[in-house]
Amino acid sequence: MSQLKQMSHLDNIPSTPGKFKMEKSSPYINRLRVHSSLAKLTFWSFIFLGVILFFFFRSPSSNPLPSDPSRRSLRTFNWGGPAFEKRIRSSARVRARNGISVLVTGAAGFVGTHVSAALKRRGDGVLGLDNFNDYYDPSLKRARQALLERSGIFIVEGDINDMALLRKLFEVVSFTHVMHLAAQAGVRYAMENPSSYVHSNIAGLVSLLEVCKNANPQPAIVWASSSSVYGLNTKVPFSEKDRTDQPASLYAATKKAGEEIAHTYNHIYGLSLTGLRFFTVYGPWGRPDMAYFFFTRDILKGKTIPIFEAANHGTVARDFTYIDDIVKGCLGALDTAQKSTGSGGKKKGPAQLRVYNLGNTSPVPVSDLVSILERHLKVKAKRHILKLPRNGDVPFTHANISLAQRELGYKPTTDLQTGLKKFVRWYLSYYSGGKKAAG
Ligand SMILES: O=C(O)[C@H]1O[C@H](OP(=O)(O)OP(=O)(O)OC[C@H]2O[C@@H](n3ccc(=O)[nH]c3=O)[C@H](O)[C@@H]2O)[C@H](O)[C@@H](O)[C@@H]1O
Repeated sequence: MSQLKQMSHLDNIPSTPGKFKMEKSSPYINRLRVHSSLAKLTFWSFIFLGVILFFFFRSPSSNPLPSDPSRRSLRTFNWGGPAFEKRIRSSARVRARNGISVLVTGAAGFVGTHVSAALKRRGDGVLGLDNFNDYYDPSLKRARQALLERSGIFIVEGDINDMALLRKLFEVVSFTHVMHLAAQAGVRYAMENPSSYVHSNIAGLVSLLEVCKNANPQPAIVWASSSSVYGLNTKVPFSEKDRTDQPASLYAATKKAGEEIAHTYNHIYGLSLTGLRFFTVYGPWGRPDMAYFFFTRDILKGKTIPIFEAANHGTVARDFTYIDDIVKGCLGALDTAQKSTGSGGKKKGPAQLRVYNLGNTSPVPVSDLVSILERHLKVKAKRHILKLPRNGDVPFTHANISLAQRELGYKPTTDLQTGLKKFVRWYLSYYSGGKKAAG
């Protein structure tokens, strides 16, 4: 009823003041009334407009993130303005001759931090992007961010689903490459929070590729797939030619979907795309959700650690790969990536589409990993042997890396013994209060 009244009131407002019809009462009084209601309307319109503009400029991010239950921390990010753009430009500035300018997504993550630092050391331009979610202790991500900041790398705080932000970054810097490492990682967590995998690994990947395909020039993209795409494949070692249509976890399925999505964007838009299948990456500044990391923590605390075994007391093994080797593989992929062929959303010719295994080629049983940790920590582990749960885990992984060796010059040099020694040294230094110094 009141709405109807309001609407009828609005109907009486003249579109052109001079054409307003006056009835009954004196023309002078009527004119006064008209003028005073016009003044009121103008006044309130200005107030309304002012409020809208205030909120618009206060929060330049038009972050369109849906109210998605998969998001662990519902946050909006503030970005924009001249100071923000200046920081972006300075971080992405190329200092070496023939250097590249790279947008690294997931830069506060484990692999992202190491790759960003390595690029910067070579004189490449690096801009980071990370949403600092709380899948694991965000203070570790903040410590990695502080580390990168010291070498002049700025990490923009935002989500890969925020296309307006991505477009802004490409508007300010013509990135030659994108190193896409932002993802929802972890094999077992996918049963707890499936939608977070769809949100980051599928929707996020598509938003990023949408912005990249419209960019002019289009960047070349190198991104993190996973050894888990081999799923229930039993042929060893795993070669890129083997089947990858039997994922054992939703995590693996989203990474496999990513590889198919990459094919589509390469095919339709001429984007140069390289997927890297990482094999259980470990090392300093690593991920606390991974077994080697929380085994270390729990061995030191005297807590029992669950060690999985396969059916009939079979061994569970992983092709553990040291972070420095992975970084070399990532740089090799960036350096051999050809340019995308399209521009502004239009394909101009066929573009490069690649997938590589980045592993260590020597699987180690998980029980041996624990023995190595015991030696380095000088503490005996309390082992509890359990049957491999049916929650997405696979019994073993083993990479055939000959393709990466041939085409990327990839050659891992760190064995598990040496790599874990470096990890333990970092771990003890970082968690014994030397957080800032741990390098
Ligand atoms: O290679 C990969 O693509 C994947 O490697 C790891 O996945 P995963 O190999 O399962 O690594 P961890 O969770 O650290 O497990 C390592 C080994 O320890 C075993 N494990 C794990 C947890 C546990 O409580 N006990 C245990 O024995 C697992 O079965 C596995 O064999 C990462 O977590 C994934 O994000 C990554 O994509």
